[in-house]
Amino acid sequence: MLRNGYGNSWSASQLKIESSETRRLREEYSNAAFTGFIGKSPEILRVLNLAEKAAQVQSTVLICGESGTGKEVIAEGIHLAGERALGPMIKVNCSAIPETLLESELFGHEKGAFTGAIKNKLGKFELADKGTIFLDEIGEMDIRMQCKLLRVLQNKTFDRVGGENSICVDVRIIAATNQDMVSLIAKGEFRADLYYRLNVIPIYLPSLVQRKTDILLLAEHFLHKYAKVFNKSFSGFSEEAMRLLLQYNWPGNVRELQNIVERAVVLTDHSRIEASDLEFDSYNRIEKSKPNPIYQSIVQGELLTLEEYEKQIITAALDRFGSYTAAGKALGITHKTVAAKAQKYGINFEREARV
Ligand SMILES: Nc1ncnc2c1ncn2[C@@H]1O[C@H](COP(=O)(O)OP(=O)(O)OP(=O)(O)O)[C@@H](O)[C@H]1O
Repeated sequence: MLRNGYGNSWSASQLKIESSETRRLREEYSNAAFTGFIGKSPEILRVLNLAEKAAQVQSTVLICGESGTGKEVIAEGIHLAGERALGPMIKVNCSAIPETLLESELFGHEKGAFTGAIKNKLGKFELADKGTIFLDEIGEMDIRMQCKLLRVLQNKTFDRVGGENSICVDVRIIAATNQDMVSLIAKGEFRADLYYRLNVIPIYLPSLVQRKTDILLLAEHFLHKYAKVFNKSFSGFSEEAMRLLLQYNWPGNVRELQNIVERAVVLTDHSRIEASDLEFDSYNRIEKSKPNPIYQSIVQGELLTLEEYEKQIITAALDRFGSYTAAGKALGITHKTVAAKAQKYGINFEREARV
């Protein structure tokens, strides 16, 4: 007879059944681990290959990439494809929890440790025992907490807030960030020693525009998904709709694409998604239509008269192109008009040498 950590006793035959059932479940999880992660571009195949390798070991993984690129999906896949799949996966968004609460959130606290600590509380690390802890937005973690996390990585133990005994847990750490960690380190906002401890297996998730070949594949995937959810039926996207999807710059990456397709599925009355059904996020449309500093100065700064803007444009074009003819060609006016405007605005330009 054997006893597990909870004091239950198992006979040898039960253990055998358990282990074959466990093996079956683990295989099932492992086979399904990355199936929801859509993409066939070489960049994504590289990510999947790396993530599958990471799942086979216990090393710490740091997943970097812009918001909405699928960092959390990859972290879940690594957990499910590995030997901890049947254990818990505990997620902590390090930026969403106020600094003062994060320590007790991660490491737990003892009753009476601080005002309001009316009973013992298990921290996320204890809850993740035999499983994985996913530390999202790690770049936002307060610098004092970084020091405490480093200690956990070094010693594999920690103390509950107000606790006296060190606690040892068996947890695999996967961290993620959408920040440029190297520049955070350069600014002194992230500890280099913690970064190196976390960055044992780095996985970089490319933005959607860096893997344009996945856009239509993802769009089709979400179309099927939401058609099923909302019990509708579609024949696909029109040519024009596909062209728009490919042209857009996707600042919100896959999350934004998912939202736009969901919105189109819900709101359209067509049996095919048309360009007019695709409502791009207005915030991003503004970002996109903010082409240059002149736009910014008009929107946010001191407004100049139209003539003053014209003077700046003519001056800049002459500086850039070096002649009335070339500047006029670029601006779509004749060289005579450029010369006249230069004279009108008193722009100092040596006509003779540079017509
Ligand atoms: N390759 C993909 N295939 C299918 N769905 C995806 C893919 N990538 C992302 N998604 C979906 O997009 C949404 C955002 O993904 P996720 O939360 O993993 O991004 P993230 O990089 O962790 O974002 P953030 O940095 O903002 O936390 C989720 O709903 C996820 O299911």
